[in-house]
Amino acid sequence: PQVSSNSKPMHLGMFEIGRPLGKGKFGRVYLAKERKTGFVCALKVLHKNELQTGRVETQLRREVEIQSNLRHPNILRLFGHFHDSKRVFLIIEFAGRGELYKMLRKAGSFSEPRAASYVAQMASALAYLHKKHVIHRDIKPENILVGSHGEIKLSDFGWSVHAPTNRRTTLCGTLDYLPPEMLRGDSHGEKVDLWSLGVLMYEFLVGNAPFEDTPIETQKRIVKLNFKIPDFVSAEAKDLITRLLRLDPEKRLPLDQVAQHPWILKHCSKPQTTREKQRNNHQR
Ligand SMILES: CC(C)n1nc(-c2ccc(NC(=O)/C=C/C(=O)c3ccc(F)c(C(F)(F)F)c3)cc2)c2c(N)ncnc21
Repeated sequence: PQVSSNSKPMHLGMFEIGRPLGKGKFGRVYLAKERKTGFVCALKVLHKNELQTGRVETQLRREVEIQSNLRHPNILRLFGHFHDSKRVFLIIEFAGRGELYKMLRKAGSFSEPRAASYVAQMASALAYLHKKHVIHRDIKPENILVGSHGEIKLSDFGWSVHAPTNRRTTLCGTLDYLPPEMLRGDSHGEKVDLWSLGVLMYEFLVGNAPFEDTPIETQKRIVKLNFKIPDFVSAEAKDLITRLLRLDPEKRLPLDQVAQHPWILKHCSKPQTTREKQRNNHQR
């Protein structure tokens, strides 16, 4: 479904505004429906006086341009944006089941099959982004939403940049997911997302991040790789986490090998057809 944007400039009157979905970063988000097509989306409203307008316009144009050619089932789409005198409006794909981190807090931690399914979907989304030389750089539960079929949707590309860069993000928010090379301010590439995927997997299974501590302590623990994986985590899961949480970015398990890791295959192998089963049995 395509929001009718390319033809003429969009404006608020084109949308019927529904219930508030909550407060995103910088602004409120509403359920919305495009009147002409009935297309349901999320509408994020940003107040210009809260943004340094000059840069945002260019940033937004660039984001929409980056994202307009990102098509992946696990990547939330930013369809377009428009503005009036006081506000900027973002038209975003609606994620029917909301925020993953709220599910994680409610559940405490996820079962291994559920965590493996999410890690596999993340690996698929990140492989797609890296192929397009986009690094996300802000992988954490707060930036993952859940679609209406339970599939995860990686979001908030407002902060992604083209690889490689050493532009430091404002370290607002949690340090838990920052890889050592970003803490040191070294130049960094796509492998930063591999580190964060390891932190994410740990948090799915354990319920808290591996280096969670006071900000100072967290930084010390990250650069010393000081973390423990509880015994209730299976050996295969432990193996994958330790292959992602490596200080040397080059030693982190590449995404295609993440997708083929025994822990992922054990929980995510799509059901084999009887034909495939017969073939495998004959080969054995
Ligand atoms: C509240 C609830 C939980 N919620 N929130 C969403 C939601 C999902 C994604 C976004 N995305 C963005 O904000 C993206 C921003 C930018 O790429 C950007 C780029 C450059 C800029 F300068 C800027 C700028 F902000 F600086 F302008 C931004 C926003 C809200 C959501 C949803 N889609 N479906 C269901 N529920 C949902």
